[in-house]
Amino acid sequence: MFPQGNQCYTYEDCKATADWLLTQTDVRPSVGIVCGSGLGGLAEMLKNQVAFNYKDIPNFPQSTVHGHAGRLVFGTLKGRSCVCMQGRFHLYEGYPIQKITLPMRIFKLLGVDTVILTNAAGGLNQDFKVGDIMIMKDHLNMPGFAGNNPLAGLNDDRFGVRFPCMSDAYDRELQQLAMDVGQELGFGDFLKEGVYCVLGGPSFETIAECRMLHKLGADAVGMSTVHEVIVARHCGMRVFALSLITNQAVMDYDSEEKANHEEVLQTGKQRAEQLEQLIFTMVARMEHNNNDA
Ligand SMILES: O=P(O)(O)O[C@H]1O[C@H](CO)[C@@H](O)[C@H]1O
Ligand SMILES: Nc1nc2[nH]cnc2c(=O)[nH]1
Repeated sequence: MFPQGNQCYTYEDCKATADWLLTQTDVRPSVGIVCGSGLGGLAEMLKNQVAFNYKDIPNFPQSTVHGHAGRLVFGTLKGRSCVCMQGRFHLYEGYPIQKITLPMRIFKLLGVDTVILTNAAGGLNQDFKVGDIMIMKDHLNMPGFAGNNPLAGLNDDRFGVRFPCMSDAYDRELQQLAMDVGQELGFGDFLKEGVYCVLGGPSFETIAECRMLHKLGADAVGMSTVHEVIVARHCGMRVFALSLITNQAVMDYDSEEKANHEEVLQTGKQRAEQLEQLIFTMVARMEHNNNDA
């Protein structure tokens, strides 16, 4: 019933995992949340928690990165049923791209209609500061340019169409809601919007690469999220995503700064409370998604 190793996951495989989870909990989530590096505290906001270690969930990959606990937490947020990934998967961990994104299809089969993703990212936009929260309005999919797209391979129409549109990937109403909520909470000074660029990692960027990405229109750079967004949109879920600017991308040969994961986690700790408050308030105000893509 559950495939081994690096095999691709079929609709039936995803359904088997979703059904297994549904037998273990009474929570029927409509919102799915993915926690970025150092942002796992989001899951602690859930009430009446039922949590599973990834190693105990059939077909689930394991988290291998510091700052990603590796737990799937079900619970309620302001009365709304949610499921939260405390830890995500990245290409550089060596997983095939279909495995990294498998949880999005499981979310869908659990009944999730809205996905909220967070990530830690390097700031390319010179107006951004460390600690800014960037609402993602679009993305640049660099691995996709080289043919590494999570939808490559046979398409199963039960999930979605062969050629899904991505010009509407990031839900505009939810972006507006985030802006409104952010202003109300007094976060206006550090709430920004912009374009996120995904790279494979795990090495951080060179100075020349940062300059190039900035020229191409990216405001922030990271190693995640976009693959999940593509799969979530393919199966008709509404998507909202936030980047926490944890470090400034180094753009200048005179700079002494060096990107490092410790700084990423440290900034996560400093801004976690506001990020959680923003998402918490948004979930409380969200309308249900009725228009599948
Ligand atoms: O995107 P998340 O998972 O937040 O993590 C980001 O932070 C790590 C680098 O410090 C990379 O994994 C990068 O993608
Ligand atoms: N690629 C990349 N990922 C990050 N995650 C957090 N900061 C960074 C960064 O500067 N570059």
